[in-house]
Amino acid sequence: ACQHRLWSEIESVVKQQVAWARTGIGECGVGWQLFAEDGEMRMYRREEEVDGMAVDPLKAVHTVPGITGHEVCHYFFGPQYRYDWETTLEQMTVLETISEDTLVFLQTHKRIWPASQRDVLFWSHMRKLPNESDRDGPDLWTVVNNSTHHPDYPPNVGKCVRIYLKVCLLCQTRVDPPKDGAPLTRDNISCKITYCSVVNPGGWAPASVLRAVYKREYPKFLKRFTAYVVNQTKNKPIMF
Ligand SMILES: CCCCCc1ccc(-c2ccc(S(=O)(=O)CCO)cc2)cc1/C=C\c1ccccn1
Repeated sequence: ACQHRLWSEIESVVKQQVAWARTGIGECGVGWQLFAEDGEMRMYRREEEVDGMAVDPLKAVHTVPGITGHEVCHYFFGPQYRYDWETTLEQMTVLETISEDTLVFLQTHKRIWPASQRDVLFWSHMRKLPNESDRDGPDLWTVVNNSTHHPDYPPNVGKCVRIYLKVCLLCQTRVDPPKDGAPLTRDNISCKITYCSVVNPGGWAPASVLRAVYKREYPKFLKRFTAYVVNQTKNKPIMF
């Protein structure tokens, strides 16, 4: 897949998105506001408008015990799981399987009154990253979703308004080995998750409606998705 038409774009977008996800909220610049908090989860956004449309970048950090970064990315990337955790999903199609770690999706999301229904077409790439800060620590894992084009599915032809997004899920596993040298269990692991997204709603949607949707849906999504991964993995061997 190294010669695939998207390969160079994927390389540059993955590097850019991972660097952004690694930037602590304190160094992200001014204007970031904490808008949701739940246990270990902290969600920040910055109010930004493009052509009068709200395209507020979002950054969430969360720490979840008992799962690994590989497991989180596996369930986020896999199309076979998406209907289980993505509550606003109405229709999902894999348009292209570029490689085992790179897919092209077309998704329609449930209409959110009073805005018109949205769809989104994006490539999704999953990758293991070397742990630069701790050589013998567990690797990082990431999934990057980035809007793209497909000749058979031009935007805004049917009833849906095409949205444009860039999403990065960056996961860092933490292992606290048991004192007595006992075998590792899920009690000794946790995952630090950073979720970044920028969504351009495409056609016009009232900023107040968009901001209300994001404020309600994003915390729900991250809580539901991470609970899903905990539930799916609890009786399975740890996937590092
Ligand atoms: C007027 C409403 C406009 C917004 C509609 C909308 C746009 C985009 C998206 C969306 C959000 C996350 C992704 S992903 O992280 O790549 C995972 C794969 O599905 C892809 C799409 C959703 C939704 C609709 C609701 C909504 C908004 C946040 C969070 C959750 N739901």
